[in-house]
Amino acid sequence: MNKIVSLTNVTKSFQHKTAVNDVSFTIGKGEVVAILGPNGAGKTTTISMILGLLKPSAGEIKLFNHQPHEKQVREKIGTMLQEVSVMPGLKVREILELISSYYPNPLGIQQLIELTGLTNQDLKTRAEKLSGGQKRRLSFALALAGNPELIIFDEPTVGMDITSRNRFWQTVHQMAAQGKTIIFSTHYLQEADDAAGRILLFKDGAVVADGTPAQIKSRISKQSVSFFVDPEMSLEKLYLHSEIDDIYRKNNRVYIQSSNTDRVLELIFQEKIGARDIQIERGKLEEAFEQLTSGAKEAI
Ligand SMILES: Nc1ncnc2c1ncn2[C@@H]1O[C@H](COP(=O)(O)OP(=O)(O)OP(=O)(O)O)[C@@H](O)[C@H]1O
Repeated sequence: MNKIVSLTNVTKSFQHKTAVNDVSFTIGKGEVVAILGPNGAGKTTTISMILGLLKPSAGEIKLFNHQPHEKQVREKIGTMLQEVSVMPGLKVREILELISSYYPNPLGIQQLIELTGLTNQDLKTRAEKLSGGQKRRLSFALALAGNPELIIFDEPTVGMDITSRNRFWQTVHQMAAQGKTIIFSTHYLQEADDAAGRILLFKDGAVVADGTPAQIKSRISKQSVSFFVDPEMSLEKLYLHSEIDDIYRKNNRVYIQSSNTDRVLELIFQEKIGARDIQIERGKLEEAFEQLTSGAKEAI
């Protein structure tokens, strides 16, 4: 794998708080990765360390096999952070030209307009007169100005309306198709599922799951096989199988919880318990995610 980002045993402690605790992962070229987690999970702290804005208390971060703050690395990175700060007094075109001039291989202004939804009219506007949405588009254009290989967004869609959001993700996918590596943080499972090829699920400063959206979803939502069975039938032999997490009866049906429902079906037939009207159900994903991220520890 062509490694673009690697974190090895990275910890960040503030005076009384360990915000990120012994985190390790590697991101390869062309990946679109969501850092997903609730408030305070350590997403912004991790992103700030990747960008070289915060120094880890322990562990090592490498970007393109170099330290994050080195100039040759900075030239390859574009970023849009939560706080949008623009330079007052300058017009949008002047800001874009200024920032583009710092990079060896910048995109043209016209390309930035097409990618971000800024308009020719916006280019003539002074930064302090921009609306919130226009500021966000400018900030997006600044992230892309240097034609970066690695693009990092911290909660990029907060405050965006649906049209801007759709346009934003469309551009991100266009960038990914060109082989750019993209990392973004989000609170929303749905957003991570829609936009990312890989999710790093953060909780309490640690990565609690790392996989494709499908893998993460199947891990956090419980699946069950349910069926009718003769009330006299003993289900004890099913308990002997480690793939089965729980068995309970509700409204005359038996429910078997497991992350491997295919195996449960095999066992039901193998043990000849006479199951009728078999159904497979998947728990509500958003509920499972809420439960996971609101402090209940049992889901993962
Ligand atoms: N400069 C700081 N000093 C002290 N504690 C901090 C500092 N920055 C972050 N923290 C704490 O570290 C933890 C992780 O914060 P962080 O901002 O990384 O989380 P987050 O996942 O980005 O949350 P959010 O979604 O709310 O932005 C939080 O408990 C936060 O209060």
